[in-house]
Amino acid sequence: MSSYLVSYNKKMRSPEQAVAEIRSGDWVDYGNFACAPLTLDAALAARVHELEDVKVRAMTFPGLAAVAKADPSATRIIYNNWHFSGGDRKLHDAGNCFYIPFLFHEGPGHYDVIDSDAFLVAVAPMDERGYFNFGTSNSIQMAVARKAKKVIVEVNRNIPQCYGGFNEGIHIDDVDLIVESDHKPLFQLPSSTPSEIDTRIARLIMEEIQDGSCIQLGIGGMPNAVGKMIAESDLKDLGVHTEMLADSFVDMFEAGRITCKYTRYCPGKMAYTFALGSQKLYDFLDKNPFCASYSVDFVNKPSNISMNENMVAINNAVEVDLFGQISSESSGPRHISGTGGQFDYTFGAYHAPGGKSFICLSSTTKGKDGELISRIRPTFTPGSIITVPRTVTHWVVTEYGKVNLKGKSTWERAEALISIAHPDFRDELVEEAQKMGIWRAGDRKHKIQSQGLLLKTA
Ligand SMILES: CC(=O)SCCNC(=O)CCNC(=O)[C@H](O)C(C)(C)COP(=O)(O)OP(=O)(O)OC[C@H]1O[C@@H](n2cnc3c(N)ncnc32)[C@H](O)[C@@H]1OP(=O)(O)O
Ligand SMILES: CCCC(=O)O
Repeated sequence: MSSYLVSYNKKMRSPEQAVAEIRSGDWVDYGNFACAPLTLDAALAARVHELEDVKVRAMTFPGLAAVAKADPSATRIIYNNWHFSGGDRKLHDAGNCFYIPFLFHEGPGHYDVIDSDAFLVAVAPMDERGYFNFGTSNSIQMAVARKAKKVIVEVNRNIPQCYGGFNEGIHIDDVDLIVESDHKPLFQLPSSTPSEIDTRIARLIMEEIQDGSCIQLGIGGMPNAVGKMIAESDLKDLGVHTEMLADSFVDMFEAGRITCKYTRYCPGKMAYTFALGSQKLYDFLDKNPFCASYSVDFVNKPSNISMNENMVAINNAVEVDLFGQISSESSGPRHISGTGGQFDYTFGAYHAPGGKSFICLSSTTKGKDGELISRIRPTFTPGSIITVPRTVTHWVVTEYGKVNLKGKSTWERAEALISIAHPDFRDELVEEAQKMGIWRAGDRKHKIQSQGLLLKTA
């Protein structure tokens, strides 16, 4: 028996024995995204009545965290989160999930200054050299593991072995306790069919992508639509430098669009920090030397992103105001998701030679009573969080067109953004812009036409 197996057997515990190490007052970190520690979470939740003031930090938990469900009033276990999943959003709506603001690329560095008593994480089975692979979630995990006083892994043989890059796994010498999970299949994102609006937006972005461009796609239906369209195009030699690897990257690869031949920074590899999608994606990643996962301080660092020529970043937003500020993570004070890597890629891509960053959104959404609401707003609802400041915004795209805000004055921005608003809201937006002093002064009455730019003297 190898010395690693001897050590494995010594460190092996039941889930209940492992979480008995958690004490009242502890800060407990959870593995990120699909590698959240579901077995240990359930075991910790079962201890809710004997613990006090335990603080958990998770990131995009797949489903509803058992510790939060077990303590709906958040009095004994306080559940915090770096980036909300749909389940985290529900918990936040119910009052027992708290968001932690951060720029994703700064996440690992935050552990230089914050405490962690325990790190609970789902990992792939140990390999013959004693390494547990972090699978689909490289992210901030190595920084947490280095800081935590105890590292407890739960082994799940459905987690793919994802090659690095670096910081893609942890050695048994750095692990305190090991638990065998019940080996559930990894969480899968429901597949979405692009809407007609997604497709119109995707077409506008396709005009800006060229052979050899390096692609980042954000989370949500719209970036996925662009990925699908790229797969069906005749673009060649695309590169990949992205925070999240999603199913559409597999489609693009299988269609022969991706070679990473011209990627400057991680040549010949699809570089990413976490993956979330369907089993097709997880199978694609397993022991695939064409893919390299890196910790997020590397992949999302804006100066690294900007090393790639013709970098194209495509991300989704909730609302944009007439100043060009982007709100992508809340609606008023209702927290929806997080800043994640949106700022990192919007800033980094613009600074790449030939780089472009696109913030996409449908021009309208529907309110509770089914009424149409413009997503291009004069100002945000009080409490809405700004994810990208106006100084950093580059291109904004709706189904009515795309506008580049760089170098534009306040009135030019208002004109440009109103030109891509839904036609039913344009007059109202002009009136608001006038009141706000970001419309051209004078006695002429400006009218926005429904197609193209823009101003017509009445
Ligand atoms: C991994 C990477 O993405 S890389 C870097 C990018 N990171 C980011 O862009 C982070 C910020 N962006 C995001 O989180 C997402 O892109 C979003 C939230 C903007 C859009 O994501 P989608 O999955 O397409 O959003 P979806 O339409 O499902 O809406 C999510 C929630 O927001 C709510 N929402 C969306 N738009 C609005 C709006 N204009 N007003 C009010 N609520 C809204 C929806 O109602 C939904 O809430 P629910 O689940 O309670 O019904
Ligand atoms: C925390 C990362 C998720 C995102 O950027 O959207």
